[in-house]
Amino acid sequence: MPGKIETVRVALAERSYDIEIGSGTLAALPEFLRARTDSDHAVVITDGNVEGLYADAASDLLVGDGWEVDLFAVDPGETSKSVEVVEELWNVMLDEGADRKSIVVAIGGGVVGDLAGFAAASFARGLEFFQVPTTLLAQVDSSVGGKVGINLPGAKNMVGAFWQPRGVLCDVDAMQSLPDREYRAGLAEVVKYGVILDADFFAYLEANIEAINVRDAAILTHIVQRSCRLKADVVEQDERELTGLRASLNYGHTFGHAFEAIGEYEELLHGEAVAAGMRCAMQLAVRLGRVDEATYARQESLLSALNLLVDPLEADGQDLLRLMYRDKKTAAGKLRFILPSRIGHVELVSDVPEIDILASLEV
Ligand SMILES: NC(=O)c1ccc[n+]([C@@H]2O[C@H](COP(=O)([O-])OP(=O)(O)OC[C@H]3O[C@@H](n4cnc5c(N)ncnc54)[C@H](O)[C@@H]3O)[C@@H](O)[C@H]2O)c1
Ligand SMILES: O=C(O)C(=O)C[C@@H](O)[C@H](O)[C@H](O)COP(=O)(O)O
Ligand SMILES: [Zn+2]
Repeated sequence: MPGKIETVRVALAERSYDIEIGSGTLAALPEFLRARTDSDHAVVITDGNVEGLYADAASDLLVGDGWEVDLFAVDPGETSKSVEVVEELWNVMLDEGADRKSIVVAIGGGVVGDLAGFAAASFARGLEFFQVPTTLLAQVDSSVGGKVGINLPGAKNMVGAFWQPRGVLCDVDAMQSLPDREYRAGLAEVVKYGVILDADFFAYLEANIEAINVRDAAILTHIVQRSCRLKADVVEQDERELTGLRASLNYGHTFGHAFEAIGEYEELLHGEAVAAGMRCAMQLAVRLGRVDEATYARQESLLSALNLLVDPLEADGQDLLRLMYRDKKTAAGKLRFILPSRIGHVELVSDVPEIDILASLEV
């Protein structure tokens, strides 16, 4: 039986939607969709790991509810966020007769969500899209806010769109089957919210390490709910990252995306790269005199308690810098960094000397 369901509303005028979060919610997928669309054709996109764990059963539920369902599983992992795989999806959707009345349902982690969302945004100029995130990272971050897209070999998330889902259904029970490394990678984005927006949430994480490490369902429901609320508040005010507010969600990502790209998307998971990137960004803030050593130490200590003290990838500094210049926050050819001034508060900073950026790779 589902436990308490938390609902987070993302208020974006005609693009508004609910995120429903709880234990056992997946069983209610047909009702969740029915309440939000008139469609009866679902293109379910998943990956080879999630297919047998959750997507097959979810598709059976939909078929039982009278839906026509076409299910496609891509290879698991970041390398599926590519032009080749999205082209494959477009062709499969065409062959299966998807049209503007069809919906796309992403069941999986952030890779599936970003990829399926981009297929939904672009096929026939846009299909209704739903997210059923099954990783912690996807439940707290990637399924919310409408950034969808794919990578280019030299630049992360470089081709994409803003395409909001019509609804997001999070079942925290899915965390139980997640490999340890993937679970911890998701926690990196959770720590990010504490650092950038909410000192109380940061303290809550510090106080609940044990329960987090054993994946307690009630704690997870709260963590997912609070993370989604914090992200939704930002997205509601700056949906398309125009004012600089949404850029705060990119804390640690200028370094992190460079680590991912230099490792050809195979060395570090996104969340691991973000953890390493947050360490570098905090270090940079210390070097620039924007934050004190104690704050650096506090972030290090929480990351350590969550087994997330990830080191930056060993690579030539100039190569990393070149990759950082492809960051989407770059303005007028200049890098911009999200840097903390205290726990719970960050600023968008330009004119950072390259020498300090390079020195910050030593954490
Ligand atoms: N759009 C956004 O706003 C946004 C935000 C953050 C991250 N992202 C993107 O998200 C991606 C990372 O997402 P991710 O960390 O979820 O990775 P992922 O999608 O690769 O999933 C991680 C692994 O876990 C497996 N898996 C998924 N759910 C499972 C479950 N319940 N049990 C067992 N195995 C399961 C997957 O098959 C995969 O092997 C990156 O591409 C990143 O750029 C996007
Ligand atoms: O939603 C956002 O905005 C974020 O920045 C969230 C990030 O965690 C996420 O990794 C996002 O995909 C990065 O966006 P990008 O624009 O830097 O590619
Ligand atoms: Zn991220």
